[in-house]
Parts: sequence; structure tokens; C-alpha cells
Amino acid sequence: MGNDKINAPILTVENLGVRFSVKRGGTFGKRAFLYAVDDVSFSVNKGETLAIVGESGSGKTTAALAVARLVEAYTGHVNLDGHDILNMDGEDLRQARTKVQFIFQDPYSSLNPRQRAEDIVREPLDSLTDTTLSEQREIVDKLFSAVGLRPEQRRLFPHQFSGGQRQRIGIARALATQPELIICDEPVSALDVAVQAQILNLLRDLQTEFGLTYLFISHDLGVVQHMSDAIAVMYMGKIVEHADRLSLFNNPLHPYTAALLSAVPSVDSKRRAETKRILIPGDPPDPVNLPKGCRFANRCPVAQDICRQSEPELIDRGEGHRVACHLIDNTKTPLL
Ligand SMILES: Nc1ncnc2c1ncn2[C@@H]1O[C@H](COP(=O)(O)OP(=O)(O)OP(=O)(O)O)[C@@H](O)[C@H]1O
Repeated sequence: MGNDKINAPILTVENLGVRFSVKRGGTFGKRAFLYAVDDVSFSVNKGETLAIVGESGSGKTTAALAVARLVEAYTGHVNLDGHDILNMDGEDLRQARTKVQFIFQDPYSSLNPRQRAEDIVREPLDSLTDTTLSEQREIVDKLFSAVGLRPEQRRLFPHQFSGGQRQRIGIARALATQPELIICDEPVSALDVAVQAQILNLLRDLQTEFGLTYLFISHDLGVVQHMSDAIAVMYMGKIVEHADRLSLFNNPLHPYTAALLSAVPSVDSKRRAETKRILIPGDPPDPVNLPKGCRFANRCPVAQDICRQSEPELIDRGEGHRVACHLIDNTKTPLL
């Protein structure tokens, strides 16, 4: 959404897989793998926002952490600004990591309560760059102004700010080292609705001003509807649908996406009256003991035998609209 969109991917993720070894059934239980991220591929263009959406446990955060090598992937490729992230180590990896910064859900727990706001924002400059103290102070001044904090607030501690202001500190800290990619992990979920809108607007304005690239994680399609260029919907470790924002909102193909979207309140009253809430029955399957077919089949209102027998691949149905569903064809006719 930024001014300097050049449609070149800054991040390319191919066939990413992350699994955790977990113990089943009490102290003497056997160990088994939980496939938190399974064969996930996407790219993010410079200056744009890719939103990853899905309910709790779908693997959004784990995928993002793997991109920054904060959890280890067991398979796949991650290319960030020309760097083969999964095959780097030592100083090279440390340098490459400086190109990714995070904005977290809860600004209170992600900010050190004993540090003054100016030191929180300055910290990444100190640890990751060769700037002098006076250069760092100058950058901090500019960042405070860019995120809408007043100069006299620099010496305050996190508890002296409101939730929205604390998130502004988190945003300033993420911007400090001019990262290539900013991962926003549920950045407004802990905030009041009115404050959410302010922070989303700020993130969009900063993107336009500085040409930032965001990977934006949210459980709520409503939050990303004004915030994303493209959207990937995840369910149980897999991307089930991936398209540009308008295609996804105007023509959701996967039944899971359609259900998520039906829960988003529309500002358009005609559309609100027309949209029927699609409820998803049942619970997701056990992530350690996945069914052999489509992972959504046991909850899907239109599932057929084939859905329970074989896992659908994520297929491009035209113009980059990818969907993993046996029942969708190239006519792109929605099922719900
Ligand atoms: N360190 C870990 N050890 C074992 N299992 C894990 C670990 N981290 C995540 N998981 C599991 O991996 C799956 C994906 O979790 P993840 O946190 O990535 O999902 P999410 O979509 O980001 O959800 P949330 O919004 O709740 O964080 C879940 O089943 C979770 O329990």
C-alpha cells in the first residue's frame, strides 16, 4: 500500500514446515510430532501487506517466527531480501535478522517496564547498529514524532502510557533499524475498538510514508480488510486460501474463508442485510492426529466423500487466487 510499491517480493517462503515434538497422554506418554506449519508458501512484495488470518492454533505465529528463525523449520526455504534465511548461521544470521522486526499483541508485556520510553525505542539501534548515542537520540526524536508521541513523553515509563500509546512505542521500536519486513502479530487485538482504528491508521500512514512491508497476523478478517494487499487464510497449519484482498472479500471460495467472512460486520447496510452468518460446527481435529483428507472436512457444511479421503492441494484457480478445496474448479464458483 506504500508509495514505492514495486511488486518485487522482499520475502519468499516456500514449502515451509515447522513441527514440535510433543508428549501424548501424561508422564509416560509417547512423543509425537505436531505439524504446526505444513507446506506453507507465500511471498510479500516490497511496500505491501500480506495478512495471515486464521483462528487460534492455525499456525500463523509459528510461521512468522520461522521466517525470522525464532523457531526452527524442519523443511522449506525462506528468502528475505536475497538472504537464504534457513541456511544461515553465526554473524550472517544475526545481520539478516536485523532486517525483520516484530510488533506484538500486548505492548505492555513486550516492553521492559523498567526502561524509559526513549531507551526502549533506542535499544535496537544500540544493539544492532553502529550509530553513536547522539545519532540514536536524533533518530528517537524523529520516531517519536512519526508515531504521534510527544517529546516530553520520552522519559516516561511504560505504565505511564495508555494501551494505544504503548503500542506506538512498540511501533517506534520496530521502525528504529529501518527493517525490510515488519511482522505485526495481532497488533491491535488487546486494544479498545476506537484505539484499534487509530493504530491501524497509523500503521497505514507509516507504510505510505516509509514504504514499509508488513506481514500482518490476525484472527479477525475485519481488522485486515482495510490493511492488506493480499490475504492468506490458514487452518490447522495449512494455507487454505490465498488471494488479493478484493478477490478474497468479494469471492471467498473456501468454505472456511466464507464462514470467517460472514462474521465480519459490514459497514454497508445492504450487504449486512444480505450476508447470512455461516456457523462452523464442531471442533478442529487433534493437531497431532490429523485426518487423512481435508483438515476442515469434519466441520465443512458441504464436505463430500473425496474430502475425507484425500488432502486437497492449494491450486491457483486463476489470477493468483489459490484455494485448497476439492470442490472448487476454475469457474471459481463459491460453495456457500
Ligand atoms: N513451542 C511449542 N511446542 C509445542 N506446540 C506448539 C508450540 N508453539 C506452538 N505450538 C502449537 O502449534 C500450533 C500452532 O500454534 P500458533 O501459535 O502458531 O497458532 P496461531 O495461529 O498463531 O494461534 P494464536 O493466535 O493462538 O497464537 C498450535 O497447535 C500450538 O499449540
